Amino acid sequence: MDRVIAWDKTKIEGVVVLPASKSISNRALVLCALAGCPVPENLSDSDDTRVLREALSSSNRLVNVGHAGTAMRFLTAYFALKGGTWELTGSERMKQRPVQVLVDALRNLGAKIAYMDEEGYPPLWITSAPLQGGRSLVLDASISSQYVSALMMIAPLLPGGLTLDLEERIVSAAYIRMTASMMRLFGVDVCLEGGKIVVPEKEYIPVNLRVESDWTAASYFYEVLSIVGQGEIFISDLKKDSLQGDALQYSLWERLGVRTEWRESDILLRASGENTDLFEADFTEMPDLALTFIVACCLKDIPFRVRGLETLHVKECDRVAASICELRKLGYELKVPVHGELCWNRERNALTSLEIDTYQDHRMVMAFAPAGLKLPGLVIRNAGVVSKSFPTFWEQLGKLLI
Ligand SMILES: O=C(O)C1=C[C@@H](OP(=O)(O)O)[C@@H](O)[C@H](O)C1
Ligand SMILES: C=C(OP(=O)(O)O)C(=O)O
Repeated sequence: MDRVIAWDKTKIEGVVVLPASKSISNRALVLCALAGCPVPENLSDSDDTRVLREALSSSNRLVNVGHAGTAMRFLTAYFALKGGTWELTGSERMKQRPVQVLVDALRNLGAKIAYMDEEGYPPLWITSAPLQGGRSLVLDASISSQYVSALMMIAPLLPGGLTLDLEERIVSAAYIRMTASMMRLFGVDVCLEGGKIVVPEKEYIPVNLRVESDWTAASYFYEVLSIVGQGEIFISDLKKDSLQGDALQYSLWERLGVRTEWRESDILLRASGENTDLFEADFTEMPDLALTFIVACCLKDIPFRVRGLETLHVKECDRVAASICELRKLGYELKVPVHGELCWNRERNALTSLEIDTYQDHRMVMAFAPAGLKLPGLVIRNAGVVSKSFPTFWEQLGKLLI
């Protein structure tokens, strides 16, 4: 399904309801399964959460997680701990997303995991073997924090717990902190100090949890207001005091013309008209927001230099290559000054196409959709893939455009 965006006004006003956080939902599902408690309230209705929920109660040994990275990584550790025989697979793209660091760590603990196709990548064949704890593992933390979170969540159930020493550049650390905070809610006192994580042996305690709204999903409405430059958007049920690292995005948007007013449990975004001359930011802690800011800067004609994009190559698509290619269609020439960075110095060429390919990537769809407010007639290809994290994205965006 393609979507054509048509809008010819100058000011945006409206109310948005966000989905529940998929990152919190997926941690909560694993922790509830390990604690033996019912699924939490306000669970995300995203594909990624649905596949994980089904897999956790599956009696079928073939489990296909589709495009869900967290489900793939969390289940690898969960099935290794649980025992039994499992074939864990995913979409074609999932088979190109690395898991070696996690598989090596679990094998070190005694797990029996075999690659069914290419070494280092799903699909995986997991068979029963007792896991040993009381160890200290050194882990390369430069590819994905999901390996670390996956190991942390099973760690209290290993005899003697587990210590992890994170090596190399630590990426997406905010998600590691989210895992630690949620484990603490479930009664396990995780110690995080620099690159060292100590998880004691401990039974999880059952908890009644309500999942927060998704701060990453909020970014697309900040982007809408930033690009339009006039109006206000009310977002219900979103708090500053959040488990999600992406909550900190509000301060970056202040440089792109959007101010956040905090209400008790909602927020109001107001266009401020105050824009920076050059946008610079490091997305190592908030990788999922990079595309949103890159598209916003181009459409606002604000030059930028952004860092911390190394892991974007192994997301649902290669988001660096994809954004360069699709923004070039719209006439924006982006450059890669060094690996992990992208910049735009306002170099423009003629627009060659209004059709945006989205590479089966929900964030490509949602980050490019707001561009249609400046470029009427913009076509977003394969727009339905938003269901990975935000099934009602088009409905919520549509409410702002009438
Ligand atoms: O743990 C999580 O919930 C996530 C961690 C991040 O992945 P990486 O750690 O692979 O960067 C993020 O991009 C992903 O959307 C969700
Ligand atoms: C990278 C993402 O998800 P995952 O790694 O869980 O597939 C994302 O939602 O942008």
